[in-house]
Amino acid sequence: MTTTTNKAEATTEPAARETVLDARGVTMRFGGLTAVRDVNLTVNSGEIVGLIGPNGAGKTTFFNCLTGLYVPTEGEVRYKGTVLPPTSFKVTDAGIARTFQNIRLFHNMTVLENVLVGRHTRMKQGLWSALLRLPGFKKAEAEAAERAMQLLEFIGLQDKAQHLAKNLPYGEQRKLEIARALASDPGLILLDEPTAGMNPQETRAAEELIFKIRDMGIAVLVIEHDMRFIFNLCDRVAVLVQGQKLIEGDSATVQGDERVIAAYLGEPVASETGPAQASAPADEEASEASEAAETDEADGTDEAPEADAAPEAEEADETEDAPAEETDEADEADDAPSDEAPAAEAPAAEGADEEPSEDTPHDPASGKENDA
Ligand SMILES: Nc1ncnc2c1ncn2[C@@H]1O[C@H](COP(=O)(O)OP(=O)(O)OP(=O)(O)O)[C@@H](O)[C@H]1O
Repeated sequence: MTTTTNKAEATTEPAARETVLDARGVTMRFGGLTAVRDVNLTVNSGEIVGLIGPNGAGKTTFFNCLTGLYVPTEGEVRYKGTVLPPTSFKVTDAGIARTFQNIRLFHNMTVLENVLVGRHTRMKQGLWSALLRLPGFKKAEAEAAERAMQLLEFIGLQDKAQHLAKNLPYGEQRKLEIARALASDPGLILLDEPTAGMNPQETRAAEELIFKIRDMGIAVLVIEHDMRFIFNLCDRVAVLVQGQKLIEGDSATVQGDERVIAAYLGEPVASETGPAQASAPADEEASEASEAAETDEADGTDEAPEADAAPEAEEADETEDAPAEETDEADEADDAPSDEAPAAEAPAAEGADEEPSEDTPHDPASGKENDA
């Protein structure tokens, strides 16, 4: 194994920890379907917390509730003690950034520009300052560029700052998404399947990167189907099954839980020193889920139910499905997932020249939307 940092080497000691994220009783219903049911979850500073579960368990929906893309039907989400506003750009402003299950970059913008988009929320210059290019704006712009370059160095893409995002290999696009999320100076970052589609080496590098992010003082909540990755990375793991939290605990506790094995794992997961990874479910349902995951990664149809569920909400969706860490209006307008749910994509794709290829958090059928 190449990991040089691990859970035990966390630089933030428990004594100094504060509750960064506190989700209480979060429930999300789409019409008659309850995708998330009464989920409680906390993330403390200095922690990496994993969220796992079969396909359709409600993980992404829960993320969307945390980041203001969905307004939970019930429950409350607090960031550092304050109830989060129900809009994604305000959530980003508050200190939560995220990446998406399917990469959502501005393909025809450079790598540097993509990171600068993420920096937007921290630039407080007014319209006139920008239009007239006043000294304050120029200074802020220079600082943003400097910070963006620092982040590109952090993820190892500094030499590709001027490359178009679409020309990056897949693994680097995922890293770029993380850099863009970090550009908003979050206190908590939510990573939705950060290693999806990565080869083992890239996955190992992603693990290293996440440890480094944690060591920078940023709490991490991560969804992933790669169980070896999760159990090696996370201080705590919560398991969602059919929208409900089945169990939460350290890796050993979760791996050994009979219910988790039955519902999801199939067999105990070998640690990274062990021989196997157990994302292969044993029971039929879990097996189907696993196959679906692979298919979804390949064809990007995993969010189709969302799209189907709320066709009337697509227009609003175009304006709201900007990645939480991006928050700029341009992103919201241009956000046109290319590899996602077809019904949702079609309207967004119209005239979308900068086209983040991402899953689109669609409007719930409930109509309780935000961020429009
Ligand atoms: N906008 C929506 N409208 C209706 N149903 C939805 C919507 N979004 C999600 N769902 C449904 O909610 C359930 C949970 O979906 P979700 O995408 O959150 O699961 P997940 O655990 O993230 O799955 P995966 O691992 O495949 O990404 C699924 O049954 C899905 O079809």
